[in-house]
Amino acid sequence: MAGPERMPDLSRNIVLIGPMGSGKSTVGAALARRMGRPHVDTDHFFVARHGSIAEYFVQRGESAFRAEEERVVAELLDAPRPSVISLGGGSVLSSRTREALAEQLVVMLDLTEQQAAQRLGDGSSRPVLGDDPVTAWRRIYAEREALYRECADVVVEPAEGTIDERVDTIVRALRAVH
Ligand SMILES: Nc1ncnc2c1ncn2[C@@H]1O[C@H](COP(=O)(O)OP(=O)(O)O)[C@@H](O)[C@H]1O
Ligand SMILES: O=C(O)C1=C[C@@H](OP(=O)(O)O)[C@@H](O)[C@H](O)C1
Ligand SMILES: [Mg+2]
Repeated sequence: MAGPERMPDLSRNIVLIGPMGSGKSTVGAALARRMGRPHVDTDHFFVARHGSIAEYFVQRGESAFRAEEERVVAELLDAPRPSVISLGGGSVLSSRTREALAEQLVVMLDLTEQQAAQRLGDGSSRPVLGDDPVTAWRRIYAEREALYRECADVVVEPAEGTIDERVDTIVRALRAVH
C-alpha cells in the first residue's frame, strides 16, 4: 500500500512562471493546498491594490503596468514563509525580476497553442492578447520562451490531464531536483 505522499522538503518559495493559460494561477492554488503552503498570486494582489489589469492598461499603458508588476513581484517574493507564488506571464520581462528568481525554486509550466486556444476564451481579461488572442499568444510565446527557460529550474512539459494530475507532475519533478 502506498504510504503518505512524500512532499519535497524545500525551504524556498516555489514560483510558477510560463505563458498565459499554462495554469500558473489554477494549478498554483492546487499545488499550495497539496503542499500545505500559502498561495500567492501576484496578479490577484495587483488587482486588489489597483483594480482590473485591463482597466489599468487602458488608463496607464503597458509600461506603467510592467513597472508596478515588478514592484509587486519583488514584494511578494519576499514572503514571510515558504509559499507557492504564481506570477503573471509577462513578469520575466523584467531583468530585476529575473535576478530575484535566481534565488527561488522556479517551475515553468508549458502548454500547447491548442490548449491556449481552448483556455483563453476571448482573451478579454488579458489585455496583451488584443482582439486576435491566439495569434497574439503565439507571438508572445515566441518572444518569451527563452526567458522562461533561462529562469526555470524545472520545466513541466505540455500534457493533457486534470489540474490535480498537473500537481502530481510538479511534485514529482520537484522531488527529482531535491
Ligand atoms: N490542466 C488543466 N486542465 C484544464 N484546464 C486548465 C488546466 N490548467 C489550467 N486550466 C484552465 O485554463 C484557464 C487558464 O488557467 P490559469 O490558471 O488562469 O493560467 P495562467 O495563470 O497561467 O494564465 C483556467 O480556466 C483554468 O481552469
Ligand atoms: O503575459 C502577460 O503579459 C500577462 C499575463 C497575465 O497573467 P497570466 O499569465 O496569469 O494570464 C497578466 O499578468 C496580464 O494580463 C499580462
Ligand atoms: Mg494567472
